[in-house]
Amino acid sequence: MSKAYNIAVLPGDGIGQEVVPEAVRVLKAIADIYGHSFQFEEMLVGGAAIDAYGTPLRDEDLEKCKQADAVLFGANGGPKWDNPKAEVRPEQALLWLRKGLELFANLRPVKVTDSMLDASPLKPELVKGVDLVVVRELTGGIYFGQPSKRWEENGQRHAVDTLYYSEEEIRRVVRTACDIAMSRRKKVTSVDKANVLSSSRLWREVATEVAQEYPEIEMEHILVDAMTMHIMRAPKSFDVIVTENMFGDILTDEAAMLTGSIGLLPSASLGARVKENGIRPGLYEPIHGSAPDIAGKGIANPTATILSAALMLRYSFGLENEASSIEQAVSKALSEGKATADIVRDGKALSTREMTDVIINYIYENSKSTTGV
Ligand SMILES: NC(=O)C1=CN([C@@H]2O[C@H](COP(=O)(O)OP(=O)(O)OC[C@H]3O[C@@H](n4cnc5c(N)ncnc54)[C@H](O)[C@@H]3O)[C@@H](O)[C@H]2O)C=CC1
Ligand SMILES: CC(C)CC(=O)C(=O)O
Ligand SMILES: [Mg+2]
Repeated sequence: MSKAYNIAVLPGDGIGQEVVPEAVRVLKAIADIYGHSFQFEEMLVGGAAIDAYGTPLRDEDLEKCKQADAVLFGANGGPKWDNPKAEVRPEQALLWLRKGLELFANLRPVKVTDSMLDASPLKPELVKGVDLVVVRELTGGIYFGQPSKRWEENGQRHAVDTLYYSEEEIRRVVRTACDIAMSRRKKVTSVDKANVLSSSRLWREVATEVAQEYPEIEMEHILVDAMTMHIMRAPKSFDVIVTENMFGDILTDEAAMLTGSIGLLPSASLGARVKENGIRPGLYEPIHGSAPDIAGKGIANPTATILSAALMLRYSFGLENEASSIEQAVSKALSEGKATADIVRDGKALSTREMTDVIINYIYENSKSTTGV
């Protein structure tokens, strides 16, 4: 029997407000086809919440997200709130959510299907078949370390951020990466800056210890500066990449270019909690930001957010067939040249809504031919 699922919906700012409603439409189609009940509760976060409430995330909304079975998030930020001295910033909403929900592992799969080969600016033979997952530590590192502040002294402006990790924070995320690798090609690349940073030397030491718990796994260590090169030079040589918060943030925007657009990369953020009903709550979001340069035009690529909804079905709800049906529909749309402006090569660029319509149509078509529902 189908369960009911409570999904907190947080579009946020800029194109977040355009792509999240499209992913919700896809989830409604899935509910219709498979007979699930998805209850959506929408909340303001980021700049929209600063404007409405004076804070990027209200305590009561964080509490609702904690109670939800999953959170679907768009993006935060934009020029309107870009004041270097501001005490509240839209992006804090996302940091508070990740920390508050204890979601320490951010999974960013990068899979180049044949249907994406036209979109990638790289040579097809280089990217064809790329299938890697970046496991980014999400609740520690330089985005959270204290002190993080600015001050003035002797007529000079100063600022400091702190890169701190405990061994347990490193151990749990490296274990997550190894667990994922066990069901894949059993290779883990740990990325750090151990030639300079103490926190990275601890990272490498703990990662090496964790690898000993997984004798079947081959673990390699690569310095982050060289990694930016290797990921473009030989992307197919990677299976699971595990790294600290900021390195993972940067490497995955770079890795987006293997597929051709940042508008194609989804993410799932998970922690250790599993609810009594078997649901593993998570936060699902595209890896991109609020894209102020295209916001309000109806041209943003909704695919990353739609694929994030698929990850929600897979990781939080265990609905594998439903997740796959979304992924297959996306793949079919791309292979038939259906594309938004960021990836279109020949032919007409579809709007955000038109792209979603195509994906939804393929989901319905596929359900008739494969499941008979
Ligand atoms: N998760 C989040 O909420 C994030 C928020 N941000 C915030 O977003 C704002 C803009 O940051 P940027 O550095 O410009 O990064 P961005 O990811 O928003 O945009 C980078 C470039 O990619 C394009 N792009 C992004 N998503 C796209 C999509 N779905 N379809 C088509 N093109 C897309 C944009 O038009 C832009 O040219 C800033 O305020 C930043 O702090 C940035 C990254 C993550
Ligand atoms: C806090 C976010 C704005 C950081 C980011 O760029 C991301 O998580 O991808
Ligand atoms: Mg980022």
